Amino acid sequence: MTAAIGTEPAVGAPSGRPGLARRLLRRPLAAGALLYLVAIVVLAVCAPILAPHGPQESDLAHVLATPSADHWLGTDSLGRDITSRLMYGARPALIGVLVTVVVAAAIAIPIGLAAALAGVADRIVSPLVDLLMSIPAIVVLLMVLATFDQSLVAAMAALGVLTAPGLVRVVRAAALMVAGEPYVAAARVYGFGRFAIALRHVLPRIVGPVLVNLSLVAATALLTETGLNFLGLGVHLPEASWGGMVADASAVMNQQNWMLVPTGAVIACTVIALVLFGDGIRDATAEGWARPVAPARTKRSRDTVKGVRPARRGAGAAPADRPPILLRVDGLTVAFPGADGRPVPVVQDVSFELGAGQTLGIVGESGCGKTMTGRALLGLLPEGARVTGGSILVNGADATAMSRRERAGLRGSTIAFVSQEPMAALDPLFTVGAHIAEAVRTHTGAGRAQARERAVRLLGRVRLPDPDRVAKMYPHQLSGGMAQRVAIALALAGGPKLLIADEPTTALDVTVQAEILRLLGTLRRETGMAILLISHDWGAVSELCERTLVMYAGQVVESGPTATIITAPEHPYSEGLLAANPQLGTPGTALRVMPGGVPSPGEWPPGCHFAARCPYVMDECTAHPIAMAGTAEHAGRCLRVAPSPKIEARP
Ligand SMILES: Nc1ncnc2c1ncn2[C@@H]1O[C@H](COP(=O)(O)OP(=O)(O)OP(=O)(O)O)[C@@H](O)[C@H]1O
Repeated sequence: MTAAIGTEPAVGAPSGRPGLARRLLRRPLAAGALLYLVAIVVLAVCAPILAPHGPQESDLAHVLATPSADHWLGTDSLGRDITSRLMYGARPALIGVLVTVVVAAAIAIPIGLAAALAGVADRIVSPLVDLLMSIPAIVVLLMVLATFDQSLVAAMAALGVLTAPGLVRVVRAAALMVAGEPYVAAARVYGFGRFAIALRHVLPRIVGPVLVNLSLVAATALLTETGLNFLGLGVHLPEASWGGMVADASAVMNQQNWMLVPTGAVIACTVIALVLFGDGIRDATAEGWARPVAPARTKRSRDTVKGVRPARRGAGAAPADRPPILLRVDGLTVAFPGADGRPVPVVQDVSFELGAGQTLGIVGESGCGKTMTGRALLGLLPEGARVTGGSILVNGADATAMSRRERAGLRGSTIAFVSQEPMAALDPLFTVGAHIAEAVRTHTGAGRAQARERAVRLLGRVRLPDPDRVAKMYPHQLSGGMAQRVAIALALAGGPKLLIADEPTTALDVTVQAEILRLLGTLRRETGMAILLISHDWGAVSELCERTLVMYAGQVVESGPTATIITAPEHPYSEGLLAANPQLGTPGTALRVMPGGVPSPGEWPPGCHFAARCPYVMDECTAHPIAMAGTAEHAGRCLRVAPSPKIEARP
């Protein structure tokens, strides 16, 4: 490993994983099955060249002969060479299998994916699948043969339609599992459409189960084709077919039973080879997904960052002439349905503004609503959650009133997102370069080569040394810090105006945390994008953000310049949070711990949400909701901020 980012070593060498073919060929059974199937295909295709005799050529001097130098597998009741007829008979068998598999896959894969990734389709697809699966296949096949002049292709296509419902279920179940993977959710954050996500991120991951089932469909198709020809349906006599040869052999079993051996063996071996090949593909693809264990997480940043530095003016200070407003959030309320079905707010009446190029931090304990606020801005709330009040104006347009498509159009190109789990957000099947190039193409419509070039430039921009080499690495080969830089490069692909970074340094060790924060500051200066940093870490917020919102139990309780809040907090919660911060403590002095915990949504008191933990509480605080008070520059949700009699701290 030659690349190193600061002090962080990368996990693996960029050698890449062995390809699917190599992984498959390492499995003896699968390799043998593949070799056998290839041999059957070659013999069928090249039968006119390789067959020692014509398929209808009779040697009446040697009927029902056992193997000899002239007839390697003997002859049938008309003296026709069994070897040659097996080669020619493989042709309709393989065509039948191919038709069935292609039809089944063409129907099942898109429908199964749609059912898994779009809920509406699922409601239609599931009952339809149940209905189709209850239709007796043999009756349908006989009807098709009767209707289409015993066309084997039509019958096998009908078999494909009849087997598709079972495959739809497999595709749907496999896709549902993959759809829950963080990198699929992340792909939506980066602004990819459903079709692109299904094709690029879901389909490659379900190839294993799909191929296993297609191999079973192929085996079923082969047996069905053989069965139809055994009954004299399908291939017209005297054309060679494996089923017809079994019928011939069974008719003369009393005179000579050898004839059944080569034909039966070829059919049985082909079915077994199809199944073993499918199993091999499944195992080889599963091996391809396996990732080495991720590097152990280091201690959380809040325990280790030393010192809280006020944000550098250049890093986020508002210039005297205010920049245009990029984001205006007004009275934002987000709720989940409660047990009785009524909405329970988890974010309540959140308001703030963010100008182009400005930086804003949101701090608060776990469960205060920081992430839900960020997700509401992205338009990616979890299932069930809804914006029940307020507005989110992005460049003056109300995002809450936009269609789903318009909202998706904002993601990646106007608002980008970086999470605390960059590794989980990267699809393990793609190289870093392919990931970023895909995002570049989605947002800019650039051609492949251009997108690839820009991906490498973006990797350089996030200060990854040797970006060309990093572009060829897979996610599992990245260290935590490298993965976060890659995630930032990915977020920059659409040239966003606002980057929402949700705890971007939480999973990193202390030196890497500082590097990532510095990088975000540098990128802000270079690109002019605004940054909204969600964090529990005063160190990170003070490093990067000019202004800060302190959230408690779903509400903003204080907003103002970061340096002012840190040195002179107005809200008792900000005061308690800062006093409990190890970075601000004096060595040898016990930290002040705030008693109690954040009340759960649904248990918020009617008055001040912090009242139960507040050292200054008085009766008035619990009587009615408390509004924000103060100035536009610095405000708090506390009666101590509003004009009121001075309240002393409780002893
Ligand atoms: N899927 C969900 N269903 C119901 N409630 C939820 C769901 N997800 C989150 N919540 C609730 O929403 C509230 C706000 O959660 P949120 O994740 O925004 O908090 P947070 O301040 O970001 O905390 P953390 O720092 O732990 O991420 C919490 O009380 C949480 O229990």
